[in-house]
Amino acid sequence: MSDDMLLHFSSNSSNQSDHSLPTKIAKLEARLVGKASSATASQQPPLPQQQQQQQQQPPAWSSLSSASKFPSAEDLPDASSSSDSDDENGGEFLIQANTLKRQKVQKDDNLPVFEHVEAVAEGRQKIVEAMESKASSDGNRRKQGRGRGHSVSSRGRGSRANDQTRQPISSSILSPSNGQLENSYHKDSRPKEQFRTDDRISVEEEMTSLRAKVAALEEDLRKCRQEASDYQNLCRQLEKELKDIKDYDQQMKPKRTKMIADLLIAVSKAERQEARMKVRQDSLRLGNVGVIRAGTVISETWEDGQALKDLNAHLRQLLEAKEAVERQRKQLKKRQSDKGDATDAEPGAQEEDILIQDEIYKSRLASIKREEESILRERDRYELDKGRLIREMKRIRDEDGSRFNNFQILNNRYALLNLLGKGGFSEVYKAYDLVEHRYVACKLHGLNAQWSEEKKQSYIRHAIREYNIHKTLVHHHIVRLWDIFEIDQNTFCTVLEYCSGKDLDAVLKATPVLPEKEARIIIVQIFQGLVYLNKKAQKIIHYDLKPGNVLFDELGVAKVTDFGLSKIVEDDVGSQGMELTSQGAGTYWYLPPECFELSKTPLISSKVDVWSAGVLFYQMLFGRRPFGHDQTQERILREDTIIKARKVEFPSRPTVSNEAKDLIRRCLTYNQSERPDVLTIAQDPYLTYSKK
Ligand SMILES: Nc1ncnc2c1ncn2[C@@H]1O[C@H](COP(=O)(O)OP(=O)(O)OP(=O)(O)O)[C@@H](O)[C@H]1O
Repeated sequence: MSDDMLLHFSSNSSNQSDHSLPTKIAKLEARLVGKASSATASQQPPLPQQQQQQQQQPPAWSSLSSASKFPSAEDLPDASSSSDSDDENGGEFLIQANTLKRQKVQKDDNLPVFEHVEAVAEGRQKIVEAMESKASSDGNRRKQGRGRGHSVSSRGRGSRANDQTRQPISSSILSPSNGQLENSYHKDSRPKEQFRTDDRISVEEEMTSLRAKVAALEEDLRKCRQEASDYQNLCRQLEKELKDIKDYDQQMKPKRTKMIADLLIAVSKAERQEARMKVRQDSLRLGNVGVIRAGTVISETWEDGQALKDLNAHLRQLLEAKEAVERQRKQLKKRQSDKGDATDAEPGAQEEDILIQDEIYKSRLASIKREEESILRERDRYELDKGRLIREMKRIRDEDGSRFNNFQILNNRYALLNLLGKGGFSEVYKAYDLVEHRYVACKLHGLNAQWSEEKKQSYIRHAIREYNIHKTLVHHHIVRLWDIFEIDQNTFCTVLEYCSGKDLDAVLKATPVLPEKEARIIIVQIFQGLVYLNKKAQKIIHYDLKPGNVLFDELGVAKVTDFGLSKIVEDDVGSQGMELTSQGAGTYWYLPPECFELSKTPLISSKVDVWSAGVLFYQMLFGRRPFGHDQTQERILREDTIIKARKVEFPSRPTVSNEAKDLIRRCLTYNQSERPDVLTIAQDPYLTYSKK
């Protein structure tokens, strides 16, 4: 590892000449194999074999990447042959210097040995003196450099400084171009020694620094390894902790689920108690269900509460007061006419008295009328409260009689809470999904045990069909269907999105007339749901749009539900629509005339839903249905009420915009072929909110 790092370091250290290195290498290699530039070659005498061998030795740069990273001082090439000057000439010079050195050696061979030694010693002495003073100033400079935070060993600056120091000397001694080389070499070989010393010092310094760096890096590496191992340990520890937590979580899951269920049950029990207490309190004020017996027949009857009795007593009092005032007024009028016949002394004064008295009676009558109106409004409110109380009483009674009222957890998942209501063949419970952690509505479909097996199977088929249609519907204005499962042989459950608001039926029972703005936004949402149903690959006719099938979530968003009667429009259906196979089903106030066609099997389309939506909108605006409002289902059928519903009439009050009336007229177009379908009517400007 440290070798690699050293390699990395040495290669970094020569970064300065990286860009010229390949060129240098190429040139050096060319020269080594005898392809030196002709100019240089022509100046060179042929090399003896020993020199050639020396030239074939690896060049200085190769030591940077060779296996031997720390050459010993003896191994180091001499200054002239190891020049690492950055420029190209330096590269050429490297070879030339070698060549020349060898020429000198050859020449020196001819001198007597002692002369040569003396000359060399003398020359050396001179150069050593010169170099000593230079080296000391260099050393100072280096120290200063170090003091400034520069790395001496760095091949970047440190080596460049060395090169700069070295180059003038070596080139002045060695350069063949100045013609002094031979002389200086002969005269004095001391500079060469000095160079060696100087280089050795520099290289040693560099090596010391490198060793220090290597040591520091190795220390860093050791620390990193230590840290890595610490992290690995920590990781293992955290993994173990995570596993423990997961195991614990798994262990605790049933306990936690039970705890949530217990809390929900406790809240629901409190809600049940509260609901019953409220019913008892309201009963005192609003009335109660009594039992009357007629022979063996026991039937229930409504007994009005104190509030209505008080209101009625108040009304009676007002009536009596009104009658009394009117009597007095009659007498006054009689006196007035009697006085008119008599000849009195002050007729003007008496006449004024009578007029004032009459004004007093009139004012009293007006105030009695106002009070009467207020009491009548209170009586209407009473009727609404009474209706709500009766529904709540029924709900409580259904809840008490339900076999699912003891907070079961169905399918290991749905904690049943309180009963929301009961339909024809189903009970709907508010429930909590212990897996998804959200409230849901569980619709429990009970098959009547008395039914034949065939009827049961037909009911189940019907429910599965409804489920298959409903489960594919994902839209903001359609109640989601989440799940279906069997509870026992005679019961199964569908799980629906829970809508905590009232349904539209309850809303209209509490406030039969809605302001047009509110009614409009509700019908717009219903149409958005219908448009979705008609843009699917397989269009769907809801067929049972009525106030009870429009629910509101906690934010007041309207959602269409109950796809029990819905029809999938087959691809091959003609423009007139598909055959209605379930004639007689549905709620007659909301169905169009074609559904009552008896002479032939009716063809139906999304226009059925357009009609129903028109009836709904009318009812929200005017507080009553447009056709057969006061009639029972049976009477509507018997009297052909809807078949005769050719034209819609609007009451004079409340005031409703012409745009709203036009939309209703379009929806309630008698002739099916002229009535717009869902996608067409949805383009009506009244149903869009975008600014034009
Ligand atoms: N998803 C739901 N969220 C909240 N309440 C619901 C949900 N579905 C139904 N309910 C309520 O449960 C009650 C019974 O619903 P259900 O659909 O069974 O009754 P219905 O429509 O009156 O009967 P039927 O289906 O026989 O026509 C209603 O008061 C309804 O508002």
